[in-house]
Amino acid sequence: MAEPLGACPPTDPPDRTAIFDTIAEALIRDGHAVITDAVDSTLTDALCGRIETLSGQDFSPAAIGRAQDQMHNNFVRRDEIRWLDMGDPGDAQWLRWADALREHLNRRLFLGLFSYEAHYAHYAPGAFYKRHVDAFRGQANRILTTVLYLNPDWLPSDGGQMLLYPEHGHEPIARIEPALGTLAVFLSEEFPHEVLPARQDRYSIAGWFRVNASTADRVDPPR
Ligand SMILES: O=C(O)CCC(=O)C(=O)O
Ligand SMILES: [Fe+2]
Repeated sequence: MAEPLGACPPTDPPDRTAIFDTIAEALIRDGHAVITDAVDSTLTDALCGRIETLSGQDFSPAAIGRAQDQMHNNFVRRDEIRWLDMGDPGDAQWLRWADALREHLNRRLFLGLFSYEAHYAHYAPGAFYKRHVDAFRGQANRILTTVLYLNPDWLPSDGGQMLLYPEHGHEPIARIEPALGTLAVFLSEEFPHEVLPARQDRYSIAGWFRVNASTADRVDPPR
């Protein structure tokens, strides 16, 4: 069941272009970026408000795998999700922000990012997501992962950190607190990651930029 979030405290409005540049530079340098206060409080307020209007029934248990290969595996992940939809004004604000980032990264890095799909995720106390990668090499689908965290007043003792690993290593290269307004962006194929068990209700929006993998006889499904 999704618990209400409470009010989100205001954060300073950052300059969006400067944030996009910081993300682009970190991606070139490291393949990943972690930005605290990546979005202004108007946007986090809208997204937190949207989550408050969603009830437990609006979320579904998350699956692993894609399309017809999807399955539920309680040992791998225990979050519940809801896909964002352009038809909702709150969801649309985040989808537009992500689209502006997509255009910026395409201009600066020539990534050819074509589309973006995103879901809210709720990790109830005790929920986790074991080490995984979001895309497999050669399948040309998910290129860049984004995770925006929506938890006011999150404490390290609340758990729920995201650990980012090097492709073949077991020592984390980043440990990310899921605090309100923090955004993680990383190359989907290259960085295994996991979500440690949360001790409070933990909310986020996970999203993926994709290239267009459609061919004449196969339309690339959006998720
Ligand atoms: O919420 C996070 O920190 C990461 C979520 C994740 O890895 C995923 O949904 O694939
Ligand atoms: Fe992931």
